[in-house]
Amino acid sequence: MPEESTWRSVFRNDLFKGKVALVSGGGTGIGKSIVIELASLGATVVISSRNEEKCHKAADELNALGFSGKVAAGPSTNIRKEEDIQKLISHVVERYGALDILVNNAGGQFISDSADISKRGFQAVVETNLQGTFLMCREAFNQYMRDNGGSIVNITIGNRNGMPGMMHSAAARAGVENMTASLCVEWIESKVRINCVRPGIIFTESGFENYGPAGEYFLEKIVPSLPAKRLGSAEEVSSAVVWLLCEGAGYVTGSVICVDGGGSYVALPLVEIEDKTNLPTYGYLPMKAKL
Ligand SMILES: CCC/C=C/C(=O)SCCNC(=O)CCNC(=O)[C@H](O)C(C)(C)COP(=O)([O-])OP(=O)([O-])OC[C@H]1O[C@@H](n2cnc3c(N)ncnc32)[C@H](O)[C@@H]1OP(=O)([O-])[O-]
Ligand SMILES: NC(=O)C1=CN([C@@H]2O[C@H](COP(=O)(O)OP(=O)(O)OC[C@H]3O[C@@H](n4cnc5c(N)ncnc54)[C@H](OP(=O)(O)O)[C@@H]3O)[C@@H](O)[C@H]2O)C=CC1
Repeated sequence: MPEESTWRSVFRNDLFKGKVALVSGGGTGIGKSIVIELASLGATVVISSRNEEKCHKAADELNALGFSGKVAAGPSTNIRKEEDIQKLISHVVERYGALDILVNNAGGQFISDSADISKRGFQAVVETNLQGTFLMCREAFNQYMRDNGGSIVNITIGNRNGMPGMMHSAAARAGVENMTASLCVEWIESKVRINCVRPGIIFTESGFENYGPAGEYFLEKIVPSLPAKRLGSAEEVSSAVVWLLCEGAGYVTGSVICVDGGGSYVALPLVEIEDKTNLPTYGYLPMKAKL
């Protein structure tokens, strides 16, 4: 770990010595925190996203902080494009000779009422989050992990109660969690473990910039509804990711860890619902409380 930093992983500092990891969307936010933690624990880490320059900048910054060559930017990759993914995975396997760890962190969506989402808008979000994650898993397996084993973590979002206002993303991420359940069985003979981390609302500058003023609404309206009464940190997510990736989680596959301060168990007010009786009553006895 760089000496300048006051942050330390809770894990043993040679936990991933000699391992090669790929983190999609690793140049910013939660992904960057996962990259820092993996590199601080000895892994060589490749970062990829659509904006290659951003990934190079992040790699240079982290190497200058003390990781000295442990972090590298891969080629520009749009996970909506199958050929980009195939090239990225072969780049990692050819250049570093392995792909032991894959973290599918790249993803995103826009906030919208479902009635206003166009077909292309829906497709864009499903292609990014569900199809993109599937293709990354498939290529990592076919090009390396089938013969050598490995560990995969997919980052999803809170979807237990759906996500009114981000329906497309919650549906796609629920698909990722279900896909993970199938893959954990299909790939166990190859000694591949695959799990999900489902973050609640995590403060990342990059993530909140994406939403503009809606990000402020998140802070004002959602935080008071959260049992923890605060946002999560990127480090709280990366700790969970790293645990799932390590050998101590050797019997854990197909699981979903929620890092959400209990947020899965309350309804998040992403959309406002008018304060009136919204469904007509059916039944013999009137519900007095609602009359
Ligand atoms: C509570 C949980 C908190 C979670 C936090 C995070 O996840 S933080 C992470 C935050 N980070 C991120 O989310 C980053 C990654 N996210 C993204 O890159 C985008 O959200 C994307 C996945 C939609 C791709 O976008 P793209 O522009 O490359 O896609 P494209 O050019 O292929 O367009 C296809 C269709 O999509 C439509 N459309 C696009 N935007 C909007 C909009 N705002 N409004 C309405 N519609 C929109 C667009 O109009 C078009 O449909 P049309 O008009 O032809 O019928
Ligand atoms: N912050 C939060 O509260 C939560 C975040 N999440 C999820 O965690 C992950 C990280 O989010 P966060 O760090 O907050 O936000 P960021 O916006 O920083 O992270 C998203 C990353 O994904 C990359 N990305 C997006 N689309 C693509 C694509 N089509 N191909 C390749 N890379 C892509 C972006 O890079 P580039 O633009 O260069 O492609 C960026 O680095 C996302 O999947 C997000 O949805 C889940 C729950 C809550």
